[in-house]
Amino acid sequence: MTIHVKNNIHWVGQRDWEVRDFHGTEYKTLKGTSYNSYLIREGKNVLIDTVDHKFSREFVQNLAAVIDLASIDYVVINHAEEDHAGALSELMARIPGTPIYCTHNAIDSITGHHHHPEWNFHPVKTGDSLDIGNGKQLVFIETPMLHWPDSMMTYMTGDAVLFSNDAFGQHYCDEHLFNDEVDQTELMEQCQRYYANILTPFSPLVTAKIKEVLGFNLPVSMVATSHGVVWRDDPTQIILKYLEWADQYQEDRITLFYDSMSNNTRMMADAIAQGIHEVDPSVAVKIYNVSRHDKNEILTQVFRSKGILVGSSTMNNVMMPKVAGMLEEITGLRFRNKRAAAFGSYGWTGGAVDRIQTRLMDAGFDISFPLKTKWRPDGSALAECREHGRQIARQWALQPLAVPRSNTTHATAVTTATVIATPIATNDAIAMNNDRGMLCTVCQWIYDPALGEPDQLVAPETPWAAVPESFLCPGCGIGKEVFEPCTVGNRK
Ligand SMILES: Cc1cc2nc3c(=O)[nH]c(=O)nc-3n(C[C@H](O)[C@H](O)[C@H](O)COP(=O)(O)O)c2cc1C
Repeated sequence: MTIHVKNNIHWVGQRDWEVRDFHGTEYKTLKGTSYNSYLIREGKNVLIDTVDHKFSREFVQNLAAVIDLASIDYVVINHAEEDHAGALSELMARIPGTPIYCTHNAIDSITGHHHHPEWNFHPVKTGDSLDIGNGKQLVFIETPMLHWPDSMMTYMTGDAVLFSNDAFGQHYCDEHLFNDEVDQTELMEQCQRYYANILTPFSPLVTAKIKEVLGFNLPVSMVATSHGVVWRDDPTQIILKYLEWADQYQEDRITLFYDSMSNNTRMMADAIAQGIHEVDPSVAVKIYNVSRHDKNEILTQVFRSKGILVGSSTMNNVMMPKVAGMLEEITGLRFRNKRAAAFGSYGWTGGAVDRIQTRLMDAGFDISFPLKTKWRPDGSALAECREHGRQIARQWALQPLAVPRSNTTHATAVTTATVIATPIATNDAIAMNNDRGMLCTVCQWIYDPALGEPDQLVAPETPWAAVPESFLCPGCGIGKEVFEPCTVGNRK
């Protein structure tokens, strides 16, 4: 089956109505997804991306029904993940010598998955082009870490189609291919869910890359993604949305999530939310039990919120495990410019609330005062919870964060296994210490002035300010702009 996209471009992908889990079980694809592959038939025949590995046989059979496989001149792989390049082994078994155009990094990841180093790879860099006849060219644009080191986009001149791969996509399945043909509310919900859960950590790169691409002044008539719809009606709308979402996005919204063994912490959550609503009826407030609710929906709500309240009772001196898991996810997503506070019920010594506060601080949130209640809250404890909600509402409404975090020297405490953490008590201490280490917000590599970086010819004791602007992160190859001060100084 094929769908006509534009002129000599056809969709030859695969719909997947029934998939419900992605990246293991990390991402719930409640609306299914599609794997978009495109066949261009100009002077040269070009295949852009393939489909998920589980559809390899159907994909190659369908493709062979459309075109003599031997007449495919070039294969372009924008990204090596198995949902896009998964059918390569099946395809290349039929056309082994066909040139594969991809980034230099993709040779590593394609070979790492398919184990065919003998394939005819042609590595490309940003600005490289490939003549496909009839006066048209494919121009390649590397997009490292959006969302793998190997990622790139391909732009087709003449037709002005941007094959954007994962960027601007969404896990959404519909018999229609184009954005103007589907339910707009569903579509934008899935776009936002996709951005919040997958792209948030890379927001600084999203902004920089979009500005770079816009700087080329290329006309864009369509954005042909690798999941979900092809944007043909006002295709720049999704590009502008990405710029908005990448800019420390938030709405007038507060999200509470918690876990609870016997509903005591839940009673607190309800009362706190009532207090918030009393003071500020215009703020959107939503409550989620992490044990019962779709995790990706909660993370999307966190993405949309100006602040979050995280609750857990104490169990064996620590917080409940699902709350800990959520905090780990939130740390990885590197939200910025948001407030947070912990709450929870306990029986004797407690412990969960303090741990949550620390974890929220480590995750880069601006912390407000916590609230603890002993055992099941009675009338006066519930009144205290409502008053807590009122105070939170007042503080978060009247005292917006003055300066976006990305513009301050306020560091994020890093707790990955590869670094040795040095706790820092106050923002002032962080400011004084900000030459100690610099964290790559994309791949977590740490620049430690004490060690320098011999590979990059930066001598030990070189402060970050003196590191050349041409410095590239050895972890992901991206420049100084994605580094933030961090509270650690030693790389193992
Ligand atoms: C298995 C279990 C372990 C607990 N461990 C602790 C603990 O280490 N420290 C503490 O202060 N309370 C502890 N408690 C008491 C609970 O924190 C307390 O009952 C709380 O009110 C429960 O709130 P919830 O209904 O929101 O879960 C424990 C309770 C249970 C059932």
